[in-house]
Amino acid sequence: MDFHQEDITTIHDFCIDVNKLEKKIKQLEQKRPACLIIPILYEEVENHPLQQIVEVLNRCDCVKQIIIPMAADNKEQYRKAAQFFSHLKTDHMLIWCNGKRVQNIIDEMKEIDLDLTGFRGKGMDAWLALGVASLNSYAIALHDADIVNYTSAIPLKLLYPIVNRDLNFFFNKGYYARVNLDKKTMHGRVYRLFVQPLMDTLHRELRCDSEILDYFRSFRYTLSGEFAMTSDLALNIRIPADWGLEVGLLAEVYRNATFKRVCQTDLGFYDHKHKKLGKDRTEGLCKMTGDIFSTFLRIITESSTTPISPSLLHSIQVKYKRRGQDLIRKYYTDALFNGLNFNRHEEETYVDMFSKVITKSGEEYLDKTHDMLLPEWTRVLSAIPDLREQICYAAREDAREFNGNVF
Ligand SMILES: O=C(O)[C@H](O)COP(=O)(O)O
Repeated sequence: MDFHQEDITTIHDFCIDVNKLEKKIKQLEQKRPACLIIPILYEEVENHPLQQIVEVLNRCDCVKQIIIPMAADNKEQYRKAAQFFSHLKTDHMLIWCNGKRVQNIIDEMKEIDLDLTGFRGKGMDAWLALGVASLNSYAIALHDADIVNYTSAIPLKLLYPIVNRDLNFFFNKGYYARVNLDKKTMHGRVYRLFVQPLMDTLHRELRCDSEILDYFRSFRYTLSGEFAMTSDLALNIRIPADWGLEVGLLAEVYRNATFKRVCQTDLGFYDHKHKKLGKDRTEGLCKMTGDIFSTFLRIITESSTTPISPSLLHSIQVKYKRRGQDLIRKYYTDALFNGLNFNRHEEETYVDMFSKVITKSGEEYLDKTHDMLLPEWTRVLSAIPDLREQICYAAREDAREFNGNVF
């Protein structure tokens, strides 16, 4: 525990009273309504974490609406998910993002040169939901569906600094210790073993050439998928559609909001479902690290004068590896002191693998800088002013046709 402050404001949990947060958010519901987005994959329906999330949200009256953008393969899956969410008491909307109705809308956008047909996955689903959420809310929070130790403190702590007029932040990002106290394990493998050593390396490599790296380094958990922002900000940012979502989103916030209006909040301990490492750039955590690396390269290209070259990539790879190994020694010390299980060899294996991903993903970037960024909603709305209403209509019609419901 400390009270250290970074370039952005850090809200520590010394003795936060979540009941007080809930009361205040409720009080401001008319003037500053809040919405919660939970992107899900069909597979997550009926898994224990999502069941617990629904139970907790049924006991917490903190948001006016919950939007669940979902990827499902067929109408049986859609129906099962809709039935599952019928237990959710708060007003909610399930958006079948890869269903026929929503896909038809996306296909039609192509005709006016807004081609989003190549975008799939969490980034795209979150983008759709952010647009819909902005219709009726002042503040929007988003979190994952696989959180195993979920409590109402998560949405409340995310929304409070945005909704409360005395604080008035535009963007709030959660941070936590990814430590499972029951199992005595330390997770957050991509953050600890890839993002942190990579940011340290880039910072040294580019020296003062990129201010944005100082900003990135002031976030205590760059990769947390838990954040909240104003609707206005949500409409004005471009987010990546791949695993670069969290990093790319921070870069967009940097461009659109001053440091004074950006904060991070302590969410305590956090655990979720863990992905496998994967055997190469195309799978598991390796795919995640590759996407994150190319997002960082794009951000450097946009914000510094340093050209991305094979020699720079080589130097980043070598220095990253050394920095990763140094950090493992620090994590080991922390783990030993706290009596956590810690497999030092396995951690070294991750760093070896991630350093290979740097080479592969760097080559891909030099070969073809593909733009995985979704457009700003404001731009899209200037071309199709009722796009958000069209998506709501599609969601309602899916509910009516496949589940006999009207949202
Ligand atoms: O935040 C991370 O580092 C990645 O999401 C992987 O997390 P995990 O090691 O906790 O599974």
